[in-house]
Amino acid sequence: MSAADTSKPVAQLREILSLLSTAVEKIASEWELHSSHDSHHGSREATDSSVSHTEYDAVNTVLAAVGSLESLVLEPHVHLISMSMSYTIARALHIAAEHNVADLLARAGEEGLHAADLARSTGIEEKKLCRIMRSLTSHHVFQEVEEDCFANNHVSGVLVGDAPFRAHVLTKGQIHYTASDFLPGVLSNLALGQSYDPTKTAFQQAVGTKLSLFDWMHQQVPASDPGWRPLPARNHPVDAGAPEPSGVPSRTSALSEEMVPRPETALFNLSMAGIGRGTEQYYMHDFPWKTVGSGTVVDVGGGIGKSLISNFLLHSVYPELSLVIQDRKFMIQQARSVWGMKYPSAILEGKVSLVTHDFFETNPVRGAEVYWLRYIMHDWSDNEAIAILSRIAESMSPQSRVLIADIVANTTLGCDEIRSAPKPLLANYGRAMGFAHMMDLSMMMMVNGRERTPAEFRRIIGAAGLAIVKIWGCRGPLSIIECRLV
Ligand SMILES: C[S@@+](CC[C@H](N)C(=O)[O-])C[C@H]1O[C@@H](n2cnc3c(N)ncnc32)[C@H](O)[C@@H]1O
Repeated sequence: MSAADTSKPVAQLREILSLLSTAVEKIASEWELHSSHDSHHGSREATDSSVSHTEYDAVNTVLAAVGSLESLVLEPHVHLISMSMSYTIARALHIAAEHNVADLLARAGEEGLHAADLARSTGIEEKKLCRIMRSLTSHHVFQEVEEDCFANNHVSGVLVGDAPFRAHVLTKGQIHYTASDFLPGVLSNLALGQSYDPTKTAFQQAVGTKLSLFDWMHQQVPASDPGWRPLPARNHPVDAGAPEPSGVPSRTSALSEEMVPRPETALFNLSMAGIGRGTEQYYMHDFPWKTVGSGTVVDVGGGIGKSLISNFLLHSVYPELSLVIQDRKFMIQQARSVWGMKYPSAILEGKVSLVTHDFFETNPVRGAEVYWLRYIMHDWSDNEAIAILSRIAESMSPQSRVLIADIVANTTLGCDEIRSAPKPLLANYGRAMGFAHMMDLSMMMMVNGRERTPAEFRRIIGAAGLAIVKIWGCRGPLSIIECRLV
């Protein structure tokens, strides 16, 4: 339909509705199947494949169809105005998470809490809080059980008592959110906009530092440091003469005070444990881990090792595997205290080792069965990503595999390696790709990293002397790219 074409695409509307209705029927059948199975065998376990491949595909079709329908039926100005203001909803969610509203409501039970009670607990003025809550309720987060009285629903309920998941919501509402304010200025600045250097992003502008995100996170600060607070937004990016990094200790404070990791780093680590909620279990089922046998899995840049790795151990799905978690010095120090407190036997029995390692150096573990990289490649531009893979390749044996767990992006026209959505949906399932695009832009703002298409992965993997064996599509936003030495 050209811009001047006023005829309505009736046939397209009906085609999409038909795809939607078929997908919804598939989901309903899967749910019926599960509920009869559950009544015979008890409720499904977290590690079980509770969402089947059929249901997962159908959900993507529903999202793609709903997005297409919205674009067809909404008047275009209304569509764009709504998009341009959607940041307000992200902000409302952030406020609710910051004040732990879901936990407050959980304590009140099904009857919920009146806005006046919520206002007393959160310190936010009652009528304003009520508007924040209602905006979220209209987006199906929380429910209004009586006028001005709110309770959790099946969506907000997942925030209850889950500190890692709440941390994930909070990190997105803090530095990431503020960095997005600086992106327009960075992109139109000739020097910064053309750069893929991790020290030349909107993040530096937002925080007032010359350091890359990860160097900043690895800084030690005085114990009294209250953490980052937003700087006033500037219209023009700061150039090479940037202000002194905030939060960097002065010589006097460094001499007199205990130095600790940044408060933001602890929140970031917690959030990395929460980011995979709801989908992480599928990375255990959708790759044939049994073929790894009793080998060693090296979690390269594993943070504090609370992701897939802890699932392996806690649920004992593959108890015969042993794990080496590698990261930079201060991350490993934090990992030691977490594992020492929560899973001391895993360390004592040698099932898990925590090792300081810079992944721009040759990997010290030679010939491991698996080198696992979750959310690592997307943090880096191509040159750095190739360097990281090359340093691993130097230590691999012919049996070793690199498993890259990252988003595999797709264009709206599709590509050979990824199954396209049925027409007239966008080939990449449109709205179902929403998370991938949000992550991609977030990486642009924070680290000059990127999400990659299969062709883009092939290029960097090939340049590191590796070849893709298979891209394992998983029931979640990440795929597992299996690579071996060429
Ligand atoms: C996005 S996090 C991913 C953490 C973990 N893989 C996960 O999925 O939860 C990126 C990790 O890379 C680590 N990292 C950054 N630069 C590094 C380097 N040069 N050597 C080793 N690790 C590094 C960070 O400390 C951080 O833990």
